Amino acid sequence: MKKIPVMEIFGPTIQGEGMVIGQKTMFVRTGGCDYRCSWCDSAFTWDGTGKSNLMTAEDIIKQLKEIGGDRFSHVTISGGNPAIHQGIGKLVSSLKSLGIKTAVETQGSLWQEWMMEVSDVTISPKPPSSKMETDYDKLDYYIDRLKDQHVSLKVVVFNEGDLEYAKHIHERYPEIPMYLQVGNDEVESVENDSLISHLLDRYEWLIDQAVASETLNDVKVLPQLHTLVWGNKRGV
Ligand SMILES: C[S@@+](CC[C@H](N)C(=O)[O-])C[C@H]1O[C@@H](n2cnc3c(N)ncnc32)[C@H](O)[C@@H]1O
Ligand SMILES: Nc1nc2[nH]cc(C(=O)O)c2c(=O)[nH]1
Ligand code: SF4
Ligand SMILES: [Mg+2]
Repeated sequence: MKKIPVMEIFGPTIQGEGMVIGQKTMFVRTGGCDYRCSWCDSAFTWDGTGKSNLMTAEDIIKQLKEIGGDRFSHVTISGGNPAIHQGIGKLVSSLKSLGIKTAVETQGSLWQEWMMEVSDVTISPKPPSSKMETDYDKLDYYIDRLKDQHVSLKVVVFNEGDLEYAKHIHERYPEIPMYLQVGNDEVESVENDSLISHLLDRYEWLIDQAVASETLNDVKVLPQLHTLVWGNKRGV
């Protein structure tokens, strides 16, 4: 059986972002990413500072049950980029056969057939502030394969350049539900009060931008809810 490098398994908690925000869920965070976003809030998954365990789908399900007991019916797979790992297909199909729904968070740069079996797919292409380049051939393919599934686009916005990018993405894929997410530019902060007040200011700025735009009419504007509740704490 193909093994998957797992950085952390935690929950139940709530999905703090995007299309199923508020959903009670477990998290499986895989190691490794083909990107290096300048502001990545999970850089420990790829910069060598974190430690992973190689696990089979069976091992992961066992640990999900050890931690979450019978208190979950939804599992979110994030990373890093989970789409690096072929072995996640077995995890998704095994969870499905147990009646447990899955979600995945990916930037849409690498395709895996198992994406088709995931209940909620969030694709988060990266704006200019990340310093990453979007491969539109790859992204077009993703959207084309997933357009009839429960899929969404989520662009993190830090500045005006990112907002222009978000508009461009929304215009290119008008049928796909579009989310704008507040960028956290203080991922190292442990001062929760000042962090939260800063992120709420950034949220207000992002709302103002969407409200003023004629392109961004059918969008949802969200903060990272988990950061407003727990700050930059890991494993929540
Ligand atoms: C850590 S990434 C892992 C999944 C995948 N690599 C991706 O980027 O979509 C999970 C989500 O967090 C978002 N994210 C990462 N760093 C962030 C930050 N500093 N502020 C806001 N969102 C961030 C990403 O855009 C993505 O939507
Ligand atoms: N509660 C909570 N919601 C999240 N949504 C996306 C997350 C991620 O890091 O991928 C995340 C996370 O780490 N925690
Ligand atoms: S793609 Fe996701 S995990 Fe990879 S560096 Fe960017 S935000 Fe971090
Ligand atoms: Mg996160």
